[in-house]
Amino acid sequence: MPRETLSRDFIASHNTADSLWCIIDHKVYDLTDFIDAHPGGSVVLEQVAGTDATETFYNLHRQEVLEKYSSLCIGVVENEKPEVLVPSPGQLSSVPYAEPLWLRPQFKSPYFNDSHRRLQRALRVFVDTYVTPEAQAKEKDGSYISQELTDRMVRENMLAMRLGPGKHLHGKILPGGVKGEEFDYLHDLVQAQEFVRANSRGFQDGNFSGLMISLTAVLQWMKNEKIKQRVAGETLSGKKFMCLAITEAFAGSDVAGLRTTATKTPDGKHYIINGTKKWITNGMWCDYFVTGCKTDKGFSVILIPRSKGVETSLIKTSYSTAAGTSFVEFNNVKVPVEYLLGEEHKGFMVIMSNFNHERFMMCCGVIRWSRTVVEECLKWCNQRIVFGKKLIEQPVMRQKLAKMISHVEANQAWLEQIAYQMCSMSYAQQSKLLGGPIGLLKSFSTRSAHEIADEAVNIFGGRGLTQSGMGRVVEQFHRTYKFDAILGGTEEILADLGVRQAMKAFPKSML
Ligand code: HEM
Repeated sequence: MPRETLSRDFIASHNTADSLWCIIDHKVYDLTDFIDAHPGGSVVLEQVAGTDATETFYNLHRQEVLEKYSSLCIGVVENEKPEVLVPSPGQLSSVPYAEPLWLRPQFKSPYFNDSHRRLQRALRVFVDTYVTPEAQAKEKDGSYISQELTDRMVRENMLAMRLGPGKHLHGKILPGGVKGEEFDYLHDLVQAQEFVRANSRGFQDGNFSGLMISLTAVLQWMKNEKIKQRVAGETLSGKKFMCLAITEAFAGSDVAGLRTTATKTPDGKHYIINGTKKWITNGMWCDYFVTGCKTDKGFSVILIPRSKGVETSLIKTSYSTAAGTSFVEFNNVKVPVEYLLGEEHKGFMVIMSNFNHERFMMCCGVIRWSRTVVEECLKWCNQRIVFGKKLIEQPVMRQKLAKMISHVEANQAWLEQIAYQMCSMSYAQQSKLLGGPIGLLKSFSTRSAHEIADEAVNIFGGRGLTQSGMGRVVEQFHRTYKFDAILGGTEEILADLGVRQAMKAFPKSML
């Protein structure tokens, strides 16, 4: 905290390398001992010694730099007050379009009630306080989510919450005092979008995305109640970890082309699993693999515990290894037949029933990420000075921003509408009526992400290609938005699904 009140004249006299002060946002910084450590070099600091460097500083640095180096601040300018807003944990952003409409105080929403708002407020504080600092660090060093954060989320019933609405939440109290029974798909949208604000795409998937898309299948399809309860207990308490293992080097979206085999032993008591899986998120540390296998008359889904013959190795992708993306090999792995999910040879139903929620979550995520990028661009255009004026004063920049804002607002509106419909439908109705619209929204929102990432890098220039500093969020988005375009079904497959599903209900109608 600033200690002294200093006059501008007195500050101006500290204008040499031996005593180098400057003013940033009405606060005084003593940079004398920092000159040699400054990543931007000593020359630039000497050029601003004794002056007000506010404009120059914000042209090149994020606000967080000042927070990190707050110990350099020695006082405030006499009779002046800092103006820059520094958000505290849990706060909403006051930058236009930085929050969805329903969170802006001036607007109303037909969808969100007090319970959704309580959940949002509690999660914002939780994510800002506990998730973001760890996420940022792990995204950088590529290490996996800590047991400490896992345990913290378990205590708040957050792992269970992230599976979406259902019986598994009954009797549980969720953040904001929300009862598990009242948790619906609008709550689900809220939680997905709040977690994404940690701005760490690899860690985001490392944070139990494997469990989110696989335990649901176990809860819905595992016939053996004893195994189901045990596995659910172990995984929801953060003691064991689970992932979904469908994709192979041989087949991605073409589930019918899978080559991993499950052959029954002659006594009919076990399956012997052989094959490989590729791009398995969280696979590196998982104890259970919900695995798509070829059985003699079709396709089946089997829960495979990590045991003899299961090997995982790390795949380096364009986002952080914090996601634990893995290549999995099953080499004569013996699994009791009780670990089958659903009916033998009818595994498509098991997989398909999971897809809608997974895709819905991905829409929530990529739309929220896109909004953050819009916020970054708005802030940058408002503070960056080139050719003697702010970027925002250039009409070409405003055109770009208008396009980006429109994509985000349109997608969020469609997303909320779909979430609202999901709230009043059974899972079967959702699959029948919303599988297509969710596919179209996912496909369109990643096309929007493509446009937004492209424009954002053009706005940030070289900084949009730099992993630290002003453009680091934009750089990461541009490098990683494709994960949402590929995972859970590619844009083309999902766009096609959307139209094919519409044609199924086509009336005998002519032009
Ligand atoms: C409290 C004062 C300051 C601190 C703590 C500070 C810290 C930093 C840090 C951490 C970076 C690395 C880039 C980043 O991660 O954002 C940086 C870069 C830089 N800084 Fe500073 N800085 C300060 C003041 C200034 C001032 C007053 C100027 C200009 C006169 C300046 C000019 C630069 C330049 C040119 C770079 C390289 C920027 C780039 O590559 O885009 N710094 N500074």
